[in-house]
Amino acid sequence: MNKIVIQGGKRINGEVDISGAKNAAVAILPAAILASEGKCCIENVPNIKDVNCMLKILESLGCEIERNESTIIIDSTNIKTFYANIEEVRKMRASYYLLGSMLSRFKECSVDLPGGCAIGVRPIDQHIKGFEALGTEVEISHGSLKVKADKLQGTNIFFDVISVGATINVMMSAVLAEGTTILENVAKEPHIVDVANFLNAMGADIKGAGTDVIRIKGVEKLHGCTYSVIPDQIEAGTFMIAAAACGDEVRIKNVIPKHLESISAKLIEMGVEIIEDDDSVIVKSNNNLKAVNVKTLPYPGFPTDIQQPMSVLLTVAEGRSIVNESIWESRFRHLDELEKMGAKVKVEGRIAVFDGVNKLTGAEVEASDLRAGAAMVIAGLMAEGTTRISGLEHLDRGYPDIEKKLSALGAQIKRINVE
Ligand SMILES: CC(=O)N[C@H]1[C@@H](OP(=O)(O)OP(=O)(O)OC[C@H]2O[C@@H](n3ccc(=O)[nH]c3=O)[C@H](O)[C@@H]2O)O[C@H](CO)[C@@H](O)[C@@H]1O
Ligand SMILES: C=C(OP(=O)(O)O)C(=O)O
Repeated sequence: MNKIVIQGGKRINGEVDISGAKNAAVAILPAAILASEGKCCIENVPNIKDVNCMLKILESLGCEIERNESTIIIDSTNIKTFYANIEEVRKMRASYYLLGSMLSRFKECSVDLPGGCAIGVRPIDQHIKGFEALGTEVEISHGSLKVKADKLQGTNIFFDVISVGATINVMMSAVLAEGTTILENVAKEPHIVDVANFLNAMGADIKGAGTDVIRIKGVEKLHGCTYSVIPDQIEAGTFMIAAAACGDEVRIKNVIPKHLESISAKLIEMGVEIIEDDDSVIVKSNNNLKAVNVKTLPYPGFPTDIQQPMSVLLTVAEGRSIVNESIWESRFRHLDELEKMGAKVKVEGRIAVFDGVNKLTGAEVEASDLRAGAAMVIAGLMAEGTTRISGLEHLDRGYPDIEKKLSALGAQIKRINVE
């Protein structure tokens, strides 16, 4: 088993480069299945476990893949099976995107039900509602979801809840449908726009991504293209919070500052100075953090995926802070671990109340999910003494080279193997 060991209390300074976005890359890679001719050359793909899983799944379907650092070339012309049922499918959330892309291209597929972070019930009824509205028969049996359509017919779909996954999946399944599909009450996250831009670069006709309504005119076929994944909003936010926690001045490079606005605004409210450039943000902390309230919301609101890292800052902010997690019902498992480090927190349902303490102290903690892992790392950086973090299989799903990036900023962090 591997653990991260952090000697806390060191200041971090300097510059860090943000990688491509996990949640965009894990949708764009399966979207490459839609190219019936030509190869997709996808740049700025992060080197994380979820990407490696997705590439294994695509290879198991018959895609030919070349990888050169952060560039991945996918040739989907000779896909040999529509059945995605290797264990990697069940290890990640985004394997559900294989449904939309294979349904779209082949009108048939079977995909094992996805895994992903255990942060609450994660239904996919809105994905299914969208597929059915386009004329698909959907059946769940033996842990797999099978979809089949004679033809896909464009239609109007109003989603009951705002869902990132359903928006992307149904958008993908409609790009080759006959006629026009109008999706209403859709998610507006930056990765929705990124996937739409990728599909348009492949020859799709999608308008309105990033607004509440997406219009998709079906086209006959899609082709390969070259495309670069957007920077990771959540990785960037995580480094901004680490800098606010224990940095003097940190420049976070290769970001889209617009995507970070809700995070920047909250940090400014806490007393942190944020300077925006074209493609970087500088975070300057005066180590005098004020309590704030946070409510997670769909974009452009405060991202749920940043709630756990952010809550670490609240443990030491002066006064009482309240977090309302409105997206997931059990995304507070990291708080038990923070209590071991001296945090004062009370949880009632989706609300967590923090009374700021002077300092955290290092402890033996476990990451229960991906962003809990990021939260533990930030807590370890801030804490007095040594913190040892297990559960790295979660952290590795979404943070490329996290120890290397933090070490370069001056943190004392290393990964060790313990039997
Ligand atoms: C791979 C990926 O991109 N994962 C992200 C994606 O997850 P994911 O796509 O699973 O999250 P959704 O946006 O779909 O879920 C948002 C809310 O809608 C509900 N819901 C969702 C689908 C559905 O069919 N029915 C339904 O009721 C969920 O229970 C949840 O309360 O968006 C989440 C919300 O920003 C993020 O936390 C995840 O990091
Ligand atoms: C919850 C997350 O991921 P997933 O949906 O892939 O489990 C996340 O990225 O924070």
